[in-house]
Amino acid sequence: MADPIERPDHAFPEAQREGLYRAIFERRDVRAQFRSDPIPPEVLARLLEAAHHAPSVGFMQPWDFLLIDDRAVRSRVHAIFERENAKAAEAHSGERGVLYRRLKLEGILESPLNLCITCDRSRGGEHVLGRQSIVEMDLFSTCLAVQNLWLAARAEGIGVGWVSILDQDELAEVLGLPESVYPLAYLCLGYVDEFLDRPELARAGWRQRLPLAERVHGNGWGQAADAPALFEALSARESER
Ligand SMILES: Cc1cc2c(cc1C)N(C[C@H](O)[C@H](O)[C@H](O)COP(=O)(O)O)c1[nH]c(=O)[nH]c(=O)c1N2
Repeated sequence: MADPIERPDHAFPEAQREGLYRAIFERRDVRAQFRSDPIPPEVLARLLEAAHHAPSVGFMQPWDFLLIDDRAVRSRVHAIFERENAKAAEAHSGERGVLYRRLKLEGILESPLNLCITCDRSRGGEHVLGRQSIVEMDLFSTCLAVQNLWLAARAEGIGVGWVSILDQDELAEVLGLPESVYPLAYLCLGYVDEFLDRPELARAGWRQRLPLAERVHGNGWGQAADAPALFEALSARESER
């Protein structure tokens, strides 16, 4: 095997790399502590542009961005959340049920802006390059747009919360979506008082981050990977966090 490259030609300078990883590790799902300050148009433009530069199957770019600041529309979406969340809560009994009901799982009315990122399943026609065998590739592409926006927002000091406790048909109706358009991500955006150092669900004792080394396999599911140096590096990184 060739020696590892010390400084790859096209790597970003260290400070820029650090910035990117910082956005990745310090991004949080935000549901509370939104400030009411509006997001300036030029900042929102940067976030949308970041989303629009996501990779997409066959360069399909199946997304659209619905900016929802109208109180009446948001109240209707919030009512959908309340109904769906009451149903979801019933799935958990005992202590788990008590904990579930304590969790804050949306910021629809408190955040200054709601944004629905949709996926037009018909964009690009019937034969989108790379989507012939796996038709869900348009949905996966749109998720990448969401993640781009989420990371860019963190770098801008803007919190984003994804609300999925919603009936998608009712949501599509409230937003007047055409038949082929799927409401993929309903997001709450705004400046925040703080970004938590750990996921809210971890802090609340709902679920913890899984040890990464246990999730790395060899040449087949459940097979040990013959990569001692990788595992050493993983455990060194894990103990740093
Ligand atoms: C597709 C999808 C859907 C949802 C979420 C995320 C994603 C990716 N998350 C946020 C989720 O709970 C959170 O990402 C994890 O708990 C990890 O926390 P951080 O995002 O690292 O803060 C989320 N959170 C919430 O409070 N209500 C929700 O309905 C949802 N729905």
